[in-house]
This record gives sequence, C-alpha cells and structure tokens, in this order.
Amino acid sequence: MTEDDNAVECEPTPATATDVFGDRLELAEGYARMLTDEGVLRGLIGPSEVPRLWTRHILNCGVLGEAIEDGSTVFDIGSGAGFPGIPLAIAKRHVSITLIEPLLRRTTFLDEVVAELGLDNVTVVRGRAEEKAIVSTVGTADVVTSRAVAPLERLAGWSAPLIAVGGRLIALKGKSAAEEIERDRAAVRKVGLADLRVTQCGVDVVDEPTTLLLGTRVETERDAAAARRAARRAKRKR
Ligand SMILES: C[S@@+](CC[C@H](N)C(=O)[O-])C[C@H]1O[C@@H](n2cnc3c(N)ncnc32)[C@H](O)[C@@H]1O
Repeated sequence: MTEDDNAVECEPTPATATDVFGDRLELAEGYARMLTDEGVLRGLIGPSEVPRLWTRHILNCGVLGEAIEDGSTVFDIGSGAGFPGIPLAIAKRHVSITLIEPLLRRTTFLDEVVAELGLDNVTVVRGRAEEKAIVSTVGTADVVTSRAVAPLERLAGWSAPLIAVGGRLIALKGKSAAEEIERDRAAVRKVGLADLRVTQCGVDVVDEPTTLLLGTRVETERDAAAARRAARRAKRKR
C-alpha cells in the first residue's frame, strides 16, 4: 500500500467560494491543496478535517471579510495552520494581516503558504500574543482576530493590548459566545474591552454561519497613564 492509498480526498470547491474569494479563488484552492498535502503530513490539521476543509474552515473563515473594512490592519492570534488569517487575507487583499503564532512547526508552514501563494498582505510573527516583546514589536492593530485559542477572559487579556483604542476584538466562537460574554463581561471590561455582542457572518454563503464575538477597545486608566507619561517625555525632549 502506498501513501497515496491512504490520502483523503479534499472536499470539492463549493460554488459559493467565488462569492467569498472572487478573482482570488485560485489562491484559496492553492491553500486547500497545501493543507490537504503538507498540512496533514506535518500534523497541522487532522485528516478528518480534509473532507470538510471548505465548509468548516476555509469558507467559514473567509466570510469574516464581511466584518472588516478595506484598509484595516489585523492581528490574527494563534493562527495555527492559518485560520482565520489566511482565508481572510485571500478574501480581503486590501487588509494587512499579521499572523501571531508561537509554534515553529506552524510558523514554518505559514511562511511557506505566504511565499507559495504570494500573499503580500500577510506577515508571520513567531511568539505568544501576551509576550512583551511581541507587543512592542508589532504595536497595535485596528482589529485582533482569533479562532479556538482561549476562553474569553484569557483571550481578552492577550488581545486588548494589541488593539488600538477604538479598534475591535473579533473572536470566532461557537455556541458558547453569549454565555462567555455573560460570564466574563466584568473581567473583560477591566482590560479595556466593552460593547460585547454576538453576531453572525456568511449567512447566505455557508450552511452554518460563522458566529463572531465582538468587542470595542476602550481607554483604560492604564492607557491614560501611559499617554500622560509619553506626553511628559515628549515635552522634556522639546
Ligand atoms: C486550537 S489551535 C487553533 C488554531 C487556529 N486558530 C484554528 O482555528 O484552526 C490554538 C492555537 O493557538 C496557539 N496559541 C496558544 N497560546 C497562544 C498564545 N499565548 N499566543 C498566541 N497563540 C497561541 C497555539 O499554538 C495553536 O496554534
């Protein structure tokens, strides 16, 4: 028996994929191929995900583009094999995306995907979202996305310092989203995230629309103190 005898067939490209990826559909198909081959071989996705690669993963993440304006900067934390950051970058060529992922095996694959598909709107950074070095290297973005990374309180603690005041947290969550908001609202407010709500995207595109947990980054006392310190430093330099 050869390795090919064990290979699992990739789900065919659904017709609605054109609505999501437009003239960049070929890039999404290239990504599907890389996941099906190297992604499975290197243990980045399970073989059982391959027959539902489009509906559960690539389309489900690509529709996130509905919630993000052209010209935005996005940090995707805990990207793993590239979700949701890679499908989002393919769907939204005018959005600049930084994938933040700690594991070398995964960042190596992500670098290969970016090079192979020529995604000039994607940067890969290796590290943990909460590391000081990461925060000072990447700065802040308009939007911080994530899927399946951590429960809301922890996720908010990692994400908030990376979101510009006025920017948004967009976490792809399952059915637990509303419950997580109720449970963690107070803790999340302390790190500077308010106006928490649940919405859906991809309603006309995927059978199971993607559930998003949204939050807005508001200024905290800590932000205000940091701004005062920066102003004093600038004044001394003058
Ligand atoms: C369950 S996987 C989800 C991967 C991908 N987002 C997806 O939906 O397929 C969680 C990912 O979060 C990453 N991760 C864990 N802790 C992290 C942290 N502190 N900062 C950034 N990424 C982290 C892991 O390395 C892993 O790739």
